Amino acid sequence: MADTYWLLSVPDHADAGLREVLRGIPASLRLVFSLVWQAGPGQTVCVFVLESLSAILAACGLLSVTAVLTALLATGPDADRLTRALPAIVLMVTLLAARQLAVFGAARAQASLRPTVKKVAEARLYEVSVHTDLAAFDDPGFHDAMARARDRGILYVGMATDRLIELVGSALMLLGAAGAASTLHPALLPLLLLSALPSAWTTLRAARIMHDSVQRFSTVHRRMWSLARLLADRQSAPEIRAHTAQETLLGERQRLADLVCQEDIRVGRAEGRGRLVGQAVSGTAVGMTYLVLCWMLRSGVMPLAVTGSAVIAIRSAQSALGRLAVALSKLLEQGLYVQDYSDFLREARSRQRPVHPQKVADDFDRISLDSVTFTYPGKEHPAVADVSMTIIAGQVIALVGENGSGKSTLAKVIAGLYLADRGSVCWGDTNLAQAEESSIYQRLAFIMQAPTQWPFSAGVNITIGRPEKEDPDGVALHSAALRSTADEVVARLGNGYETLLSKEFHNGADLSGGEWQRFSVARGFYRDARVLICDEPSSAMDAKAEKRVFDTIRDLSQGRTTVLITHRLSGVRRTDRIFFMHEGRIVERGTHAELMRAQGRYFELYSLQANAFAS
Ligand SMILES: Nc1ncnc2c1ncn2[C@@H]1O[C@H](COP(=O)(O)OP(=O)(O)OP(=O)(O)O)[C@@H](O)[C@H]1O
Repeated sequence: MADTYWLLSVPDHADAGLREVLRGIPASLRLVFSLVWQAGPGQTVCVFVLESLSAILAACGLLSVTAVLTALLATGPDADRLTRALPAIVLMVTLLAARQLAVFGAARAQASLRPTVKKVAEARLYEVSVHTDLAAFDDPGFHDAMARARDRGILYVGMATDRLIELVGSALMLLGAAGAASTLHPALLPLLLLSALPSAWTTLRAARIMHDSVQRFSTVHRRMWSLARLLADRQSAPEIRAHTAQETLLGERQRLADLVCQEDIRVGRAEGRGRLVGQAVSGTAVGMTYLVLCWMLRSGVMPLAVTGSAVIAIRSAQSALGRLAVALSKLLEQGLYVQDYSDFLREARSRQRPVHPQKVADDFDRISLDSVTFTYPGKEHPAVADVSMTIIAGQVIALVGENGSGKSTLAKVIAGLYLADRGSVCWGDTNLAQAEESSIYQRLAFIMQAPTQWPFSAGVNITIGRPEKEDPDGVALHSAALRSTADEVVARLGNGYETLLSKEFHNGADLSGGEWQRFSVARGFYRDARVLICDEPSSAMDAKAEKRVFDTIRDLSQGRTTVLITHRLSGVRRTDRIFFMHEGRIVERGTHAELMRAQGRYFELYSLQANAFAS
């Protein structure tokens, strides 16, 4: 396999430097905070109040140590010193106990916040995705962005929540310790910084190394995940075996795993070297700090009790700064994925259609297309070019033509799923480009060429398009099943309409291609909409089922507009009008008799099929 052909899809931020990522951190923090707030305003306030309280109590605890030491180090008999120190000891213990309670409370609130944040982030992602314009789903860049946001972004949003709380908690602790230290003696503040900064620098340097590695390897990781998905996926399992593709896939995954492993070793070693240097510098700085403290003690600048408290304050500040640096470094790494998530939300929202107030009327009398052209994103040639046509309500029209001639695309344009780049599609007087989206889809039933196999029960597979429909005795459900011949499939299922149609779950049933198609047709019939589009509804069906479906389409045509796409030309003979497509254009139109008389492309294709049967 070629080494780098897939590296063409390096994510945008792969070229971003550390500074740019640092600049993006406030945006990530804002996003995480907004998710945290949405997940639970009460819990968020609780966490931050308790974290602040814990920092204040810790600072007070540090200051109370001086009082204890002063009493203990005073002159006089031991028993007297102990008695005098007792109130300060009680105060110190009370403060420490109260702090532990605050820490416990904050941890409890945080524990329930994190899963809720993940839930909210997931809901936001899927809400935005399902309302994105369909055309976005034809753009590989959009898929890439969605995969990054879904597979890693959500996970890291959850983790970044913890980091955000840690960051705030350790910053407050640091402030508290620094405040306590400077209250003890103003000279302690620079000493504290001197002793703590080297370890903070070491941690940030390690984060930078890790961040660079994550950036450079993000495409390799995505490639590995996509291969891992293929290796474990039910859909690809038969083909992997039948085409003996195991070695190719395993080999490619292994090659990437080796690259990742080598990189991880390199990063680990670089971090180790950095840590060694940092600890050496840090140790020297701490030594110098204690030397300065000794000098201050000896020269009488600082009493012994204050020096003791200062040592504890410096230790606390060091540990808070260390945790702050770790939280920040993790945020650097996790922020990258949070940005992926946030970028995707922004992009998906920008690809949603604008909201229009005008609704499609229920009683429109025709669908008219005027010079409609549609080109898929990234494609040079239009899939539908300069198409004009009118479909009168109550008619059944057929779109026919060779593979790739643009039938399915035109059907989706007629349905308003794709908006025309040029020209207009009107249902009655309403131009779909200016219509409220849901008012279009409420009046549409679309039997897809490759229908979705919903992992629900057989009944839900039929009613999913109109769950709100009142059908207490199941009359509509049974009628749709009967007309599509799905009833024959249901009769063979163990639990009838209650049978789960998914082999990936316990007690689930799997269906053949033709059986799935019967459910898809039943779904379209059950939806009972003003516009019915059937895109090759019977391509996998046996002849008997196909005949029943075509008859039903004809029977149901009263009061609705029906578009039928099929390669079985015997099924289009009885339609009201046939449109023959070639390279995105309508090149012939008329009734079956008219087109046969014209002896054009339709005649040629029809005769080919008819002769094949005759012979
Ligand atoms: N999602 C897509 N993104 C990019 N190009 C597409 C997409 N779907 C279809 N095309 C291209 O648009 C053209 C028309 O495809 P369309 O599916 O509309 O043809 P069709 O007439 O329905 O074909 P068939 O009879 O095989 O179903 C083809 O060249 C196809 O490759």
